[in-house]
Amino acid sequence: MFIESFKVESPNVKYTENEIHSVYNYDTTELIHEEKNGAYQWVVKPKTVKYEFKTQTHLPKLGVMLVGWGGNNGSTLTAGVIANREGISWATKEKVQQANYFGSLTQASTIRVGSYNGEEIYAPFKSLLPMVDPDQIVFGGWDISKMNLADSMARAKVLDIDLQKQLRPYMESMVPLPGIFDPDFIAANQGERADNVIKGTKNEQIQKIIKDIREFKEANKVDRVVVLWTANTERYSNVMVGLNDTMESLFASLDRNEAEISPSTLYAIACILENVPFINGSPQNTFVPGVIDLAIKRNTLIGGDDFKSGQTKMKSVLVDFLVGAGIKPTSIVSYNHLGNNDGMNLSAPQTFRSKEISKSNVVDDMVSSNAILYEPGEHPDHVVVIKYVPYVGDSKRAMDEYTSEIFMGGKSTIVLHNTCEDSLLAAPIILDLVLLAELSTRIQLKAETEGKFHSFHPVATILSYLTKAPLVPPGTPVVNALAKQRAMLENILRACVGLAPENNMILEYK
Ligand SMILES: NC(=O)c1ccc[n+]([C@@H]2O[C@H](COP(=O)([O-])OP(=O)(O)OC[C@H]3O[C@@H](n4cnc5c(N)ncnc54)[C@H](O)[C@@H]3O)[C@@H](O)[C@H]2O)c1
Ligand SMILES: O=P([O-])([O-])O[C@@H]1[C@@H](O)[C@H](O)[C@@H](O)[C@H](O)[C@@H]1O
Repeated sequence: MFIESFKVESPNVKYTENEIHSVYNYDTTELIHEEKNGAYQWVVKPKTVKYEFKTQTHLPKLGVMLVGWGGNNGSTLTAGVIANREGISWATKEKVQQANYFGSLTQASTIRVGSYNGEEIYAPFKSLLPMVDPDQIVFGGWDISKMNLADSMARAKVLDIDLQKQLRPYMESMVPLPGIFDPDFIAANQGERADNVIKGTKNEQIQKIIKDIREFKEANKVDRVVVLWTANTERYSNVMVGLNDTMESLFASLDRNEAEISPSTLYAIACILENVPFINGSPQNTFVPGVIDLAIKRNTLIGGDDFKSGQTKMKSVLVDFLVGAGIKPTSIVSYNHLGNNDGMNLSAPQTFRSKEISKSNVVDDMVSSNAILYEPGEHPDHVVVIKYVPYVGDSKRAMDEYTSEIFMGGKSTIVLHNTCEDSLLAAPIILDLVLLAELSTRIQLKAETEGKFHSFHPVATILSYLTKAPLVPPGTPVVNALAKQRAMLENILRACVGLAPENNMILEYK
């Protein structure tokens, strides 16, 4: 059964005009490694820590500024939100299609509320806590290409023509602001589209981005802005002591106009200085240590890296299933080809390397979780191949082969083939990233051992379900298994309304 919404009735939850206040007992485990009688042993102690959560329920008018707005993902997301907001339907060769938000966790998935007379009761994920209505988002952003959003949508060749025709009047007046362009960080083949760029030193470029954000906020009367990078994948920046290893060294490098500070890092610095959340949807190391240092000191949300949309999302499910079943993946080969501009940019070795890293590290936590299967330091063979084939456009063709060792020396080979418009997978994920980033800035928490309420750590691990290479605070474990990431997110939001984590025990019926 499905219910549209619910309100929790509990002595531990208080709803006021502008806030939900919850008291939550966090049950966890404390491990102690101690010596007894000359030998070390592990002591496992269940522990309960009382937390309080306070969620502001007043919803801001939200502005989303996309870096790379005119790209396939940016134009497709903008188009999709307008189509949903206006209730647009369009003719396809099969049927009349209605706009929807399929592929969005917040808009199209559900959570289990409980059981009633033996029936499972579900509600929309977005009913857990007040979230911004995506139909009300005001879009803006930057692009090194000056093409308006209607023409960008046509250039992307992602959406049906009948839909594009209906959307054109809404989008042709949307023109990206000039972007920060540095040909040293993306493929040379991107140069021809760079006709809309900000000149000046790196500090001057940062100040221009800050000015753009302020003017966008004022012109659109938005209360909050979230900035998300969906521009081209950059090569990795070199990380060096004295260049970008601390906030101070980063600022000193900017004063010297150091070439090694990338455009994406400049946008991130601008946002952090303006206390605007910044999310990196690409795989490059935008968040060099100096940027993380700055974000922590300024307590501004940063999150990333690299949308988890297709092959890698599947990998973070399949490898978790195999290892969790005691089956040993020994070889993983992920190949895909696509023909969009992202694919063209990734045809350069230095930008491909950024993507290869983010697509390869996703199995590390699952492999290291099972020492029965893997010796220390042992990993499956893991190969990532991406080829640019212009003819297929945004329709990515992915082929994966998983070979595993099974019982008594047996072998199992699983082959997957997946064809999809890459931007139709990524656009709803961008939506979730900005909505959840905005929501998390309205949540304050306090453990019983802490004196006052505080926000989540500025490095937004809460977004990890949506990224290939989750950015985590220094010293924090990286979790890639998709089910664990979703459960973490859902259970934190459940705690904010005083609900127990979904543990799937259903003891009532055992
Ligand atoms: N399924 C997916 O589509 C998917 C999944 C994961 C990650 N990504 C990443 O998302 C990003 C965007 O993907 P896409 O398919 O929209 O690519 P795209 O090439 O269509 O769009 C990127 C846009 O960014 C613009 N741009 C490049 N550098 C810029 C800069 N410095 N400032 C402002 N604009 C700039 C380009 O002109 C282009 O319009 C890529 O990095 C891609 O790797 C995409
Ligand atoms: O999300 P995913 O399918 O693992 O990875 C995708 C790659 O396979 C694709 O080649 C690239 O263009 C996309 O940006 C995305 O990163």
